Amino acid sequence: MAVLIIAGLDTGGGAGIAADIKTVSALGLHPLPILSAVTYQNPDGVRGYHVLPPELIRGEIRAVKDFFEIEAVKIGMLGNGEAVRIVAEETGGLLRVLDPVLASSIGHPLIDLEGIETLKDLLIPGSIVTPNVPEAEKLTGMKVSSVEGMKKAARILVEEFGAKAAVVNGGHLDYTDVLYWNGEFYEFRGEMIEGFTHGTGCAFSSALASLLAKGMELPEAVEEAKRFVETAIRFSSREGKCINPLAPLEIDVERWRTYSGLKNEVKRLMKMGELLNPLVPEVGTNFAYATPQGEVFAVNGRIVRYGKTIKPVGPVELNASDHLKRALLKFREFYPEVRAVINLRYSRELIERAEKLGLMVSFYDRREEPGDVKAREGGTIPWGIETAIRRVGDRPDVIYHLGDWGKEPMVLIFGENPLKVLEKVKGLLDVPRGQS
Ligand SMILES: Cc1ncc(CO)c(N)n1
Repeated sequence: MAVLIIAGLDTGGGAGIAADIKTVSALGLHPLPILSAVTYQNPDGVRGYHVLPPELIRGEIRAVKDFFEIEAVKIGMLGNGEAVRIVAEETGGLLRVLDPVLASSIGHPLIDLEGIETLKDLLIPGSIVTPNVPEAEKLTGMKVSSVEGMKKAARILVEEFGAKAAVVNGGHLDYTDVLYWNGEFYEFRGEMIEGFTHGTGCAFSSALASLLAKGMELPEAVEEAKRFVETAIRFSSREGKCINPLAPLEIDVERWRTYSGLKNEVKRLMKMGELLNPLVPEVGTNFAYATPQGEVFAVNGRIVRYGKTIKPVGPVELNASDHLKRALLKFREFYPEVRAVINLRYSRELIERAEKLGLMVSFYDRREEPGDVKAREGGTIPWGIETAIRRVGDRPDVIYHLGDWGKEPMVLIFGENPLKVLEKVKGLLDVPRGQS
């Protein structure tokens, strides 16, 4: 699956076509890079730029259009009206995500005035546009200083300018993104994430184009693209005086796979809400998934009972479960292939059923814990996991403990990934035939 990328070169490597190529690749698609302009810049500022000759840009696009099947296009910096015109002509009929790059993240212009007018006339119509707040202001001529203002601008971009949808990125305001699509508004809340943000607009729009290329629907694709960029910022690495918003590709891919893999299985878990409800302990359930490098994602605020069903309190995030993280990391010292775990309320029937299903079950008893363990290393949980593994001398599927003063009895179900854990949970929940 291929995504066409039309963008400028950022010599600093953080934004522009480099960020786009990394993003599309990280999401598992094939990037087709079309260079529109060369900028000479570093994170301190843009020193200048040169737009490539229009016929060269046209030639680049035609060369790949004649060979590849293109599922979506991401359009970034174009620089002038001529380039905008060519790109509008050559991308008509394709699924187009347009990042209307007007200036660098610290405000240096990256397009001339005729270019801006041509964007409005020829390229915004029919595109999914992803301006940030300053870009939305410049395009619409209105002041944007709140989520309400972002909504107004998004609506103008669709209803007056003819965009297919508009996502106004709120990084400059309160980290909420606003989508206007098919007559409806959607809000995507985010939070301040420490890190460098040069190039995040580029990464967002190419992530959005990639996810749409994969067939995801619009509101969900915006949500996922936002989380992708948040992950990229969170794991950004330092390069010289700045921090690169896109961490090295291999690491990012694993983090992204882990994050989105867990998110998918949490969603599927919710479908079993009524069956699971009685198995959620007082302290809540959590579901954790570690990257191969040992960073552990889980549901922030845990999964709790909600009426007859269950719900996650917050989103999937890094380090959102201290208990499961400690259990999982200790387990992986013995069996590194095991990367996922869920905790459920203990019941004798659950354990009996696990044994009947042929799962390997072990346990630990806090009362066996030597007095010096707590002070030594990580406390009861790692000690308990190690004790349970040594007890059976094999790889357990299930480890339980009966608790003691103030600690609720708990069952931990382990597996290589969240899907395998969920399959074990399903086996445990299965109502015998004829009874339902
Ligand atoms: C080439 C290029 N595209 C986009 C941006 C926006 O950050 C930038 N700084 N440079």
